[in-house]
Amino acid sequence: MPQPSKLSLELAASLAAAAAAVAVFIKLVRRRKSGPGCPPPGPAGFPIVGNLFDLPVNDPWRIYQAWSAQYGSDVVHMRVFGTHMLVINSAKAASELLGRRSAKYSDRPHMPMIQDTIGLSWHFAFMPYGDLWRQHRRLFVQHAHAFDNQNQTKWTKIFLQNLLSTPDDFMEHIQHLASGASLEATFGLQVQPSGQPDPFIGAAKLVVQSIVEAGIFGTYLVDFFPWLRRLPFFSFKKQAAIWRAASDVAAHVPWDLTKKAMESGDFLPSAASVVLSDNEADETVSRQVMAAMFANGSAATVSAIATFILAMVLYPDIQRAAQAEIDKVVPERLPDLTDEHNLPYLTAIIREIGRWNPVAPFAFPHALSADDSYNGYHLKAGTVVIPNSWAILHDPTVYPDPEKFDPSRFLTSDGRINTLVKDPEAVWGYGRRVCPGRKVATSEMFLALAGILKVFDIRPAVSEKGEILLPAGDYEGGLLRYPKPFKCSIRPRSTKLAVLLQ
Ligand code: HEM
Repeated sequence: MPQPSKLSLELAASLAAAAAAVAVFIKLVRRRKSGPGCPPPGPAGFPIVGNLFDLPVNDPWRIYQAWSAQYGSDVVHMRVFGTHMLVINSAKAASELLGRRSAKYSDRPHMPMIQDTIGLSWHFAFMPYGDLWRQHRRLFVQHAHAFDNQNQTKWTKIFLQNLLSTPDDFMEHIQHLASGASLEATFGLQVQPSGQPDPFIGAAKLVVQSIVEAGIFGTYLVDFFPWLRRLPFFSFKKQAAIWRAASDVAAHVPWDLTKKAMESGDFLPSAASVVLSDNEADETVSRQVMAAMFANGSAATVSAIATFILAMVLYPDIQRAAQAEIDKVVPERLPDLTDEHNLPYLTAIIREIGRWNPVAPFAFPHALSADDSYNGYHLKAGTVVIPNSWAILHDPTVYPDPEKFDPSRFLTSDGRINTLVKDPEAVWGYGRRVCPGRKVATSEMFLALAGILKVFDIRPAVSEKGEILLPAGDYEGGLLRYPKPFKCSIRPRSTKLAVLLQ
């Protein structure tokens, strides 16, 4: 065997010494100061880029939750290219910071991709906290009652009829329900029948897709370096141009059509028609608020209803228990909103859907508008605040066995809503930014779920060979999550019940 030369031994020793020096250097520069007066703990970063390489790509909510255990703090801190980021991992910290101190935590970070490149700055969900946002939100709240009982009952029936005719297209029918109800309530306009191309649904889906993909702060480097968007060769511009066109359609076309219809005297009453009749209303603000109402009305409920169908495939006993409750309370007709308080099991299912697979695991990003401190840690004005709703809703000390879909966790042993178990309010976001469409969404979900359970059985799909095909239960998306496409069988429980849909 050849002996190593003196030169190669010296070279190996020098390389080992250099590697050790680099390791010591990295350890030194990555050491974080911690303790009172410092930012909360978190992973050590590198010079200049900070924690860029720590930003998790897959299921970041799980990783941030694990960091809390690792660093022994319910809030964790990162810094990326000088931008401070705070992740809130507990209900206690969320209630203290986003709730009690909401005057400081209701701002949104500047997100150049969403606000400037895609052009969604007209949408008050992305506006900085201030008078303009307040004006938009007030107008939304004043007119959200356009999603009234008549609107929601009508669209639920259309939805159930669509399910009866082409059950395999259930995802399209859910989108059609949400967008159809929303377009009519907001603008008095009608979508095409489910399954046919529709310009409004098309635009709403693209706007929602842009929010899904670009809504988590830091997904695009341009969030840290706004000047990047001025460079011609960045690939994100091509996709952003498609989203921007959809955002323009949503922000102008339905409003202009409603205006024209009103001028001709042939229009359906809607939130927009009421605002348009008010001579005092600011036209730009009104147009933008109506567009936000339509766009958001087309978004999160779609995911929640799809999650319900997924849960019913995976948990047949829960489906049967819910059907038994409905059959007992409403034997001969479709359930309506007056039945809600008599159907605690269904109420528990709605709560559990939001908790089990929250549509918005990080809510929307908030921003801190003035210096603050928490548990002795210093928090700098301008910090991007990420509420980890997923971690809050999967806290095993509040919701034991959190990965399991189990509506009975919200019930007493005699079947009533257990007021001692925390209502999973984190589903709806926080403080002054809490979802203003919560009531609309809850009643839309109640009607859709109750109607499905009354008329249909949801079962796993069966392959040509007779094998049962259980969905994996995977999700896709970013700021908003949707179940990945899955197959199932949706069939009427009986011909007698199908007649209820005529
Ligand atoms: C299951 C359905 C829904 C869920 C889970 C949901 C959840 C949320 C969440 C988590 C936020 C962010 C709150 C925060 O920043 O802390 C939000 C904001 C918002 N939601 Fe919803 N939402 C739903 C349905 C709706 C519907 C149907 C509408 C409209 C009709 C709507 C309109 C809005 C608007 C306009 C905002 C922005 C509020 C602001 O920034 O001031 N949402 N929603």
